[in-house]
Amino acid sequence: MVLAGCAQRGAPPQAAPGPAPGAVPSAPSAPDLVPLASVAPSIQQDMRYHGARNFLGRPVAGYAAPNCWLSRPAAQALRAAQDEIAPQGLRLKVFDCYRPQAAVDDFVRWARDPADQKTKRAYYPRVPKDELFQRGYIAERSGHSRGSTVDLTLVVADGRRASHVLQGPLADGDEVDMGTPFDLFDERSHTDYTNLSPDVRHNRHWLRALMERHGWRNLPEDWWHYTLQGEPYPDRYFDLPVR
Ligand SMILES: C[C@@H](N)C(=O)N[C@H](C)C(=O)O
Ligand SMILES: [Zn+2]
Repeated sequence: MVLAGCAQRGAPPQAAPGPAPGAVPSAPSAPDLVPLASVAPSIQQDMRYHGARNFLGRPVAGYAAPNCWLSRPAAQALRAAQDEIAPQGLRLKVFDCYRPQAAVDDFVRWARDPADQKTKRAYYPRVPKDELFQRGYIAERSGHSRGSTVDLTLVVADGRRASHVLQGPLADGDEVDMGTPFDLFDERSHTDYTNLSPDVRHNRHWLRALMERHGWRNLPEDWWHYTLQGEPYPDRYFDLPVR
């Protein structure tokens, strides 16, 4: 597993050998996660939990580097989506990928501290902090920790070409208008929320259709959150740091 030990960005994954027939059961093997940059270098990475531009307002535990790691099939499925949209003047941008359990535990500790409300206005203006988990905006057992879930949006590479498939302002280099920022924990971020402009609804549904064509399933509470169907580690929650 590439995240363990002396993993380097772009290093090939180290698949652990399977047990010999009749062998005594041993600890579960490490996951085969790969750096997205080695599979799909044109996908932008803005790894929010490595820095302070996130709902905790500080770096999150477990993110030692600002890198996206995913299971190999997830990285390849994302690459396929990127390859489809490149001729349309669009790029994917990921905000989070594999998330160690230590980071999830950091989210839980943060949510249990009512004194810390410094990011409320920007990230959860209408939801009490202690309800973010029960309302489905954050998970105590997150698909991200299984290595095949991503948070992402679309970025305009060429507004003229992008205008054939998307709607609203499409300035080169900008994120496509999805109606809310990433990680706004609010009803307005529900993918199918109806009280949004037709442009935003079109863009969200276009992103979802794109992702579904490449095997991803959206979380209805978060327009940006997608999990690969048929993910390779459906029952495992990993806790190796992001390097
Ligand atoms: C925290 C947010 N970006 C997210 O990923 N939420 C889902 C529900 C999760 O934590 O798995
Ligand atoms: Zn997510």
